[in-house]
Amino acid sequence: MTVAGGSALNRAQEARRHERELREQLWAAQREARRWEAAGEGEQRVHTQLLVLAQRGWRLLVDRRWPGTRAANVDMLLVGPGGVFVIDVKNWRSAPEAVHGRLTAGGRSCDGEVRKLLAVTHVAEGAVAALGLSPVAVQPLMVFAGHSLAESVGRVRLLGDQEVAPALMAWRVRLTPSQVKALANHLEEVFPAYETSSVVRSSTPLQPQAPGTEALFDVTGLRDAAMEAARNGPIEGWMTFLAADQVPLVRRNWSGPARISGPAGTGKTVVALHRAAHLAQRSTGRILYVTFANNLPRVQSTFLGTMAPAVAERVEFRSLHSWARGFLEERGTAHRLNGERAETAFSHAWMRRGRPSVLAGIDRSPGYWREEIDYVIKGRGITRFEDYATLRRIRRRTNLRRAHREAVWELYEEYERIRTERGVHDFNDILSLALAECLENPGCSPYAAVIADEVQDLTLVGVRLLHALVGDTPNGLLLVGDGQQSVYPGGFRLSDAGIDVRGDRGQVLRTNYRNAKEILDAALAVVAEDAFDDIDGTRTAGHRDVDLTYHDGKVTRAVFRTAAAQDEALLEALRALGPSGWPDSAILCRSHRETSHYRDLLNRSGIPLCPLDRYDGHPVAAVKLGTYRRAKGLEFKHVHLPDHDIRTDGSADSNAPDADVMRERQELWRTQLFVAMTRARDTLWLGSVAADGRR
Ligand SMILES: Nc1ncnc2c1ncn2[C@@H]1O[C@H](COP(=O)(O)OP(=O)(O)OP(=O)(O)O)[C@@H](O)[C@H]1O
Repeated sequence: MTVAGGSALNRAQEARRHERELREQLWAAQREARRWEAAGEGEQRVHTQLLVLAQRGWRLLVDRRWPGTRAANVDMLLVGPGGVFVIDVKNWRSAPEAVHGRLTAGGRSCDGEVRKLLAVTHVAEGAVAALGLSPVAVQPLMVFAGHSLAESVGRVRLLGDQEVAPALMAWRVRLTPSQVKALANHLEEVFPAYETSSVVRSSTPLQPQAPGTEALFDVTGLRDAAMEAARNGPIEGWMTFLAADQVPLVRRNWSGPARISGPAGTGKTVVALHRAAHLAQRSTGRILYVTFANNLPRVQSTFLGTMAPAVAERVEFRSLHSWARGFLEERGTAHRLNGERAETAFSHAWMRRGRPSVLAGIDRSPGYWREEIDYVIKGRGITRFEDYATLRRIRRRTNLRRAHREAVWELYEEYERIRTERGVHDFNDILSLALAECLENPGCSPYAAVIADEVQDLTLVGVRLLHALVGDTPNGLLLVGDGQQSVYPGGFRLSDAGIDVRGDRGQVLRTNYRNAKEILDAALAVVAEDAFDDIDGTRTAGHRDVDLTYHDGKVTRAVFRTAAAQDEALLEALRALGPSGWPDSAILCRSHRETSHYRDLLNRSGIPLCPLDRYDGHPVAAVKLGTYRRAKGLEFKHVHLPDHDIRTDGSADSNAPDADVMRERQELWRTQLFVAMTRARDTLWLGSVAADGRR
């Protein structure tokens, strides 16, 4: 049955539904319009603040299109002395807050907003990387119109509209005016103008504001900030710009552990530091940066703090042993490290088992055998004679037959027995305990990534420990180093640690950015005949081809009749440099005894000195003084190596060891000299004293 008027009713219902839909669309459109109007107003206000900077050499690009997307935009890109800033302007009614490293407003999580800004920052980093700018110089900023705050969420800086300009003015100076211009021009092309911008698009100043308007900039704050910026002064170029071979390594995605090698001075540490900052920027986890030496972490931490302050606190710089001790203590694993008592335990073991054995026929002094236990047996985590009996002893020149190996093993077991009886651990034990702890509780590492610098100085157990912390996760483990600079005996291969860095994950740097040609030639001549086994298993000739970046340099060689004459000439050379040259100068010695001598000499002469043990990377108005080993990883404009040819290899010893031990010591001796010589950028002073005039 058909009801009269039924079709009219249907039509009316249809019309009502349509009306409801239209009304909803209208409300949505009105909401959207209000949101855009409000956003526009906020942007205008922040823009006005930032225009003050435009008159001081900053370039402001407003409302740009994000390449590769159709609708997304970048509110502002700002390029200035402080670097490149990717700015997202927010006009929120609720006050933004940074709570436990997350952005919230009115109790609502705003993680999505942070993620979007980080994504566009990543695009900007890629764009400026083409010009050699390190990612550390690209900073995401979220600016809140109508709110006052100065906080951080991870790498994103959160600032109120009144805080933003003073903060930018106070930012550490990184770029020169011409660099600012070049980068801004480039970004203008990469991020094209966005068609429907609601704010002023050019960097032409707006009409002056009447006094008292909310957009008026706090001039006193600006002046103070400008003075602060001037006090900070420019920092070294390499902290911001990277060479063409360095940028891709800093930003690369590796699917597992990776290794960067290359001869001395090729920028391995520079890349590693920038990569640490880059990884910290991209994750919320901690980054562990490890070396063998105790003094280097302090210096490197200062460098990172200068170049990437926003993430510096998430990069932990530690020497491997101090980190391992802290780790064991944190885990409640007891250890009783006592180097001196362990040394005494070894002396007793040597007297009982070593000296009366066949080992004395090769080398009568216990040092060589202590190294055998430290580096070859315990350093490689060997606990069974069968493994030691057939082991290829990398960088050990003596050919130990079975009887010798049995004697070494007896010595090792005696040492372990006495050490355990006395209840003490040595340095190797600390690493083994930490490794065992790590393997027992896998997956509890607090680190997003681990970087080991000067990895050739670590033992196999040390490298296994670092690997255990992050496993084979993408971008997890980075090993940086150069086998030619191994200043400790023994060695290992990465494959022994189960670490595979084949193909793309093994990268080599080849351009030396540090040494003048004369200096590098002189240093390479020392090790020219010493082919070496690198940790990736490749055998490499001592004289390597290295590309040089040109700069002037000088090598001075001087032979003196007496030690006193050498001392006088050294002081003369330092006086010639004058106080302005001292902060960039170093005296390096082979032994602590020699170091003490030069400390007294400088103290008597009134020339200020800073022991390398106390150097922390901040400029200091003094000549640096330390051993060759302490100078690892560092550099100085002027390096002085008195007595550089004094033999400490036992050749002058009446109990001279056999020829193979001698050969090994001499190689190590040359490597150490090579490392010391390659610390010099511009001048290298090589002193020596005729044999009959020595102290
Ligand atoms: N991008 C760069 N721009 C300018 N200088 C650079 C750059 N990269 C490296 N350098 C210079 O070269 C020096 C050597 O770099 P770095 O210390 O990283 O080399 P390395 O390979 O780790 O050296 P080594 O193995 O001898 O310790 C730096 O201290 C710096 O002076």
